Formats: sequence, structure tokens, C-alpha cells
Amino acid sequence: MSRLHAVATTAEEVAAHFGVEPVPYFEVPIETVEGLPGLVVFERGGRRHLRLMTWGFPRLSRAMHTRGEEPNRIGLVADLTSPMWDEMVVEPKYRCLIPITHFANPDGPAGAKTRTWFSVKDQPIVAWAGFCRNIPDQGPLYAGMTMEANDAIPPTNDRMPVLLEPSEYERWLHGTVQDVIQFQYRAPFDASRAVRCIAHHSGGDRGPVAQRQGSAAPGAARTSTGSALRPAVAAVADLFGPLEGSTLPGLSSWPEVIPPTRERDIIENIDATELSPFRFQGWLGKRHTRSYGWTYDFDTGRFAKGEPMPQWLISVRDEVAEAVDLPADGLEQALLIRYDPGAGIGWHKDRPVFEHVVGLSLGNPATLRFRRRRADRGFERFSLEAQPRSLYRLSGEARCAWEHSIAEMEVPRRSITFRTLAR
Ligand SMILES: O=C(O)CCC(=O)C(=O)O
Ligand SMILES: [Fe+2]
Repeated sequence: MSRLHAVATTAEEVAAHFGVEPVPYFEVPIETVEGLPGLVVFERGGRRHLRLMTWGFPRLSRAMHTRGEEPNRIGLVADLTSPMWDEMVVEPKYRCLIPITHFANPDGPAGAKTRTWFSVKDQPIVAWAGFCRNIPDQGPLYAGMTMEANDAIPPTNDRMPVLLEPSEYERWLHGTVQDVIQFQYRAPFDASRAVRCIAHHSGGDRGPVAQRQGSAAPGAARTSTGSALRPAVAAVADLFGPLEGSTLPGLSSWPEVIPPTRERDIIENIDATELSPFRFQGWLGKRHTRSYGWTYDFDTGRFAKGEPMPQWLISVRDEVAEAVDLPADGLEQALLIRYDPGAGIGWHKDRPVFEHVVGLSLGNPATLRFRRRRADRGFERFSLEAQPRSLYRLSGEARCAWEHSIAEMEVPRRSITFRTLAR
């Protein structure tokens, strides 16, 4: 099980979850298969560290050697008594926590593969019980322990990763070999907490590196379990988490967070609202806006309490908050924007009175461009395709160190931006 795992969040959030300080600076690999780097938390000198290590230990059997084959990689620890693992299983210094947000199993014929992704309800970051070791000539490697699957996993597989509750981290990292055995043979986490989504890949053969560099995100089609009664955004966020990951720290996005019918309702509500041309220092912009909760007057620089959000917008806010895992009442400001053809938004950083920024895109896709001045000259650049019905969230570096803009649109687009206040 689980020949693939994903970390669809930032190093900051992983570090905060595991109490790692300072936050290391590296790109979080979104998807890991055996032989590629993934995140590992281990303890040394009483402190937890977060590192990138290669998933899987090389194995070269006698038969493979005779056939002149290269070693393959084994990233799953099933049989604790295998000579591959027996030493590592006993010594607590080889234990680690593997932070993941999703695990998956590719399925089906090449070219038409599906992936069944699983995440754990209410636990956006989960620790997989793992072993890591620095191997001469190989560098630091890790592997994760598997167990018999709970009822949610078959038919994709009959095994799954041993996932730990936060209260179990210490026992995993420091326990005896009996503890390790108990973790493998205890009951798996409850099937009702497994959230499943099936992603169909058009380029089924593409490796994870191609996946990361391409703009395609997992998840064209999906199935849900038990989400019918939940608000649309929240349900889908549970299914996906921010899978359409990015390589800009602090930027996350969630595709297809609302169904098209809900999108049409929201657009109707925006269009029924009286919007004004955006004003800046006497200029009238082509985009039309209206803010709620708090207003920021670009003419005067004045920041003031504004009119309360109407009920329809409060519902959207609540769904969005749940999707991006921020408290709903913290999203104190909402900004409706209508971009008619010819309208865009120039390079800017959002005002520092705000902290987190969450944008819901509606109607048509737009490219959200990011830039940051280089120390020498020119800009580093990044872009995110903000698809209709998707959400993005700007926090940390993406929010504070990078500017963003949208080029003049040829087609109409609406957006709703929610912001928390900086405290
Ligand atoms: O329409 C969007 O998604 C971007 C809006 C934006 O950047 C802003 O209002 O500060
Ligand atoms: Fe902005």
C-alpha cells in the first residue's frame, strides 16, 4: 500500500505541527515515490528536526545480482523480522515520523491510471510511523511501516501506513521494540476517518517530478464518502486538502471547492450587489468592488469598520474558512470583485493591516502572477492558474515577500477575497 505519499502544505505548517524550530528552508516535495525525497521528522539531542531524505532503502537480492540488475528501493516496512529491518526496528535512534497529508495507490493500466488518495478527517497533517538511517554512499534514507488496512482502503490494497495520533509521537520515537510491534498489530485508525478521493490522470505515466512541474493537479473526478450533508466547500476540502500544491512557500490552492450550481448562485449574488469602480488616488479602475467587515480607503489610507457581510456571504465565508482551516469569524473582511473584460489588478501586496488572504475564483480562469525582486536585479516569478471554483490562500512568504497581480482579463471573472486581521 501507499507507493505514493503527498505533503500538500508548507514546511512552516509541518514544523509547527511537530514542534520543529527553526523552520528549515526548502521546497516541500508535494508527491513522493520510492527513490525521491520526502519529509522526515526525527529527534537528536532532545530536539526535533525536519529534513528531506530519500524514500526507500536499496535492496539487491542474490537473484537480482546474478541477473546483473540494479538494486530496487523498498520504502515500506511490512515484515519487522526481515534482515533488512531487524536492526533498525530495535534501536529507537532510527525511528522517525513521516509527515504526510495524503497517501495513495496508483491503480489501473498505464496511460489511464487512477489514484485513490486518502487523508484523515480532521487531521490535515498526519505522522506515518517510520524508520530512517544514514547509509554510507546513499545518504539519509527512510521507510514507513505498514499494517493491515482498515475497511476504507480495500479494494485498492489490503495494507496501509501505520498512522499515529499526535499523543503517540513520543512513544513511537522512544518506545521499545515491543511498542513497535504493538503499533503494527493494533487496530488501524477508524475507517470512518478515512477520506477518499479518486484522481484520474490523463498522463498516467508521468512521474511525480513531471506532475510537480506541470500545472495539472490530481483530481479531475472524485468520489466522496459520507459528505452529502456537509457544506460543499468543506466537503471537497476534506477530500482534497490543498493538493494543487505550489512551490511558493505560503501559497496553497484547492481545486473545485464548490460545484458549478453553487458557483452560479454566488455569481448571481455578486451581480445583484451594487459594486463601485475601484478608486485609487482619484483614478477609477476598471474592476468593480465592494468590501464588507472592514474597509480600506486607498484615497485616504483610512482603515475602518465597514458594513456587515450579508447572510449569503457569511455562508460562503464559513465554507471557505473550513476549507482552508482558518476560524470563520477570523475572516473579518470580504471583498467582492467583478473583473469585466479589460480589467485586471496591478502589482501589489495586500495591506499589512491584514494577515491571511483567501481568494475564491468564479466564472473564468485567471493567472495570478507573483514576483519578488532579486538581490542583484530583475524578478523571480511564479504563477498560479486560478481556476473557477478554486480557492487559493496566501500566507507567510507568498503573502509578505511576494507581490501579486492579474493581467487584464479578456473574459469576465468574479472573485471573493476574505482576509484575517493582522494581530
Ligand atoms: O481577484 C483576485 O483573486 C485577487 C484580488 C487581490 O489580489 C486583492 O484584492 O488584493
Ligand atoms: Fe491582493
